[in-house]
Amino acid sequence: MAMYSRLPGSVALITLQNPPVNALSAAVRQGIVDTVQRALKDPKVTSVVICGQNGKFCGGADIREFAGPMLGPPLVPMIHAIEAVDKPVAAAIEGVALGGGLELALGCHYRIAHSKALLGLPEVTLGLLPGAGGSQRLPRLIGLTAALDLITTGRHISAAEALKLGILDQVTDNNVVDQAVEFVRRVAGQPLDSRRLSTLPCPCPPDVDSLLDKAMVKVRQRSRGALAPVACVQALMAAASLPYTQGMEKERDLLTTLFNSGQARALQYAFFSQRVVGKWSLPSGASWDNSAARTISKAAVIGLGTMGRGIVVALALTGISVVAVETQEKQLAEASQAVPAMLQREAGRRSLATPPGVISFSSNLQDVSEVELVIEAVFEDMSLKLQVFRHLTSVCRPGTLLCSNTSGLDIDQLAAVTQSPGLVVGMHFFAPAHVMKLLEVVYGPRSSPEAVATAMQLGKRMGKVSVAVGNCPGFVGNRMLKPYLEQANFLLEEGATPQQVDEALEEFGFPMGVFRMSDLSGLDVGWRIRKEAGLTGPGVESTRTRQGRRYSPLPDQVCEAGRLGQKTGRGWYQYDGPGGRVARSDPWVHIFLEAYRAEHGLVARSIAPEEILERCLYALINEGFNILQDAMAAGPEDIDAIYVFGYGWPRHHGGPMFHAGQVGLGRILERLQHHHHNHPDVPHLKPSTLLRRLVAVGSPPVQTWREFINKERVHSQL
Ligand SMILES: CCCCCCCCCCCCC[C@H](O)CC(=O)SCCNC(=O)CCNC(=O)[C@H](O)C(C)(C)COP(=O)(O)OP(=O)(O)OC[C@H]1O[C@@H](n2cnc3c(N)ncnc32)[C@H](O)[C@@H]1OP(=O)(O)O
Repeated sequence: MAMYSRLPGSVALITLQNPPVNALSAAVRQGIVDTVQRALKDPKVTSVVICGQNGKFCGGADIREFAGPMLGPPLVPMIHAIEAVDKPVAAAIEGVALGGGLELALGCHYRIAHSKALLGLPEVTLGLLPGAGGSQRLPRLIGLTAALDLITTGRHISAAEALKLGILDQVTDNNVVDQAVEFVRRVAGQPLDSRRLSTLPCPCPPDVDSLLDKAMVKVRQRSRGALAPVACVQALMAAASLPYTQGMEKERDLLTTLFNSGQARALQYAFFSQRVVGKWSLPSGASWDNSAARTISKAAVIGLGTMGRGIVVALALTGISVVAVETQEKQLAEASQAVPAMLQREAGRRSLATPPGVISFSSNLQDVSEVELVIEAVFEDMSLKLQVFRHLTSVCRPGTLLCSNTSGLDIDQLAAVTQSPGLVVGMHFFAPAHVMKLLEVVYGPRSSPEAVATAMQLGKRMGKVSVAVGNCPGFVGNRMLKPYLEQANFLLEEGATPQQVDEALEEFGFPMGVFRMSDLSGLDVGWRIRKEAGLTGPGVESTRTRQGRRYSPLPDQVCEAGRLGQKTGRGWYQYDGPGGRVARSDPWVHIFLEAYRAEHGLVARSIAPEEILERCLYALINEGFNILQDAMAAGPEDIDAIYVFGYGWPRHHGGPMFHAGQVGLGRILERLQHHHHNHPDVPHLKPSTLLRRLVAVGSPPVQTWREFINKERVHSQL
């Protein structure tokens, strides 16, 4: 809705009313059309101000409406009608003016914003383009170069930057509506022609073609396979070369194509998943709205390797005082040099003048006695972690939360050696911990709702997407990674090369294929885990069956050859020396694979990219269904958020579980059955019961699975 009021001095005030962000729903659009008409007809009104209720101008089109038929007045003619009004209209921008919200403001003749407001055209992140004239008006206002940057990245900008770019006419620290009212009173009666952006030419640099070509190359590189960034550049090409009306036709055509693409649905699903996971719930009934979180101001991090250092920086950036403990003197000395530099760099990147938190370094575990929360980030070794937890529980004051950054070890086993098992949770960060957005918060059977709520809230304060997951080997992300890696190795045995596997995955949209990623992370990580699990090492026979199932010793043999990935300059690829970044095909690997196949009597066959994708992705998805079935994740959104924010799953494919729905659950089931039939010794290819149940009830949409699973559980079907 929109409220109309007449202010003294002949100004009409139109207030958008649709909490929480005043999205442009059908009712709001109708309200704007009606109130603008009223202001136009009222002879006593000489100027108009449009603002939003509750300190937010407008968060854009109502994304929830995109799933249904379009009702109510369309946005494009509504904004044209505002631009055509012959009385000055100003947008008074507080909070946010995003997407359709900014497009509405661009249809106004003037824009006044509060200094804390954020502006942007983030449609590209939802698989769309600014489709209410934004792709044509913004470049006419600020020039093609700046518009390309804003529209293809979708980034939010501050009021100060918007003023500099020429989007805003005035920025204020005071009441923005008062300022806008004063502004329009001042300009009432002045000519408006030059304020109608649709009538202006688009300022372009002389090398416009090369600018647009470069922009196209850049967006294609940045998000391989994504349609929206390409369409954004095409819309801006139209703005640069065509009259406004034809540019608008192009905008509409491109938008229609995007709207009907699976990618837009995937990206909009990803937007809502990110919000759904914040509303966490545990099988015990504890949830975000019935569990109180503690506010942490003092924390400690134990272990200052790569992960520990990143965690210290992430906490300090949030304003938390951190005691950073490392018992090895050499490592401590290195960390006390490196961490302040990392902190300074990251604060600069986030435009913070000074990092808010204070860090003190220590080699003494006793120094954590006064903190409210400890994050253990020592080497991934259970006996070492148990030793640290035993020590912590005796040193820390009662009530201190004890968290582990383990990437897959048993949280309950750690909790068992403490005096308060309820205060133990996992906080699984992803490297680099101060940059990566994902945090898995792992609850054990004894973790208290308060401990989970505190870890979830702390993650949010650090700017992370926190996802609550159950305590099982590998938790959610790494548990699903296992069958994915396993299939990649089997494909090499059967005839594929690391490049072929990586290319298929990168073509799908992963920033890095599985072998390039393994080289980056270090091949010794998995090797150590396999040794601990008794799968490889001295005394283990070198067969292709271990512990009753198919096993590929390929990655172990690569490690045994001293090839540990980028850090040794050799892995599945070769690099320009230890620490090198550019992966090149290595003849050694090809000779090694041929010799391996010959030794095991395997005949290499040609493997199509479609099979590579099916084998790797469907095995991973199948494990996702097992995780849902075991209640280790509350819903498909949790798994999808983990994969998008932590594992490079292309956002325009929504996440593995959403992707399964898009491919068709029946198809996934049929292909898993086919591959399991061919490889009966690979249990990960055996279709999960949940997948079978979903197919049996007609493959309902992903948004309904959570409810379905809960019902099935009640009726003991899972
Ligand atoms: C068939 C072919 C037809 C082709 C033609 C079709 C014609 C259609 C014409 C379309 C024209 C295009 C118009 C325009 O160009 C498109 C858009 O505007 S798309 C929307 C762009 N806006 C955004 O991307 C902003 C999204 N929101 C945010 O980034 C954040 O929410 C925020 C505004 C910065 C606020 O952040 P927070 O304060 O942290 O709050 P939350 O994020 O938690 O949000 C609170 C609550 O609000 C819900 N919400 C937020 N924005 C929207 C929205 N735009 N629409 C609907 N709902 C929104 C959010 O989900 C939260 O709700 P909850 O999930 O908690 O219930």
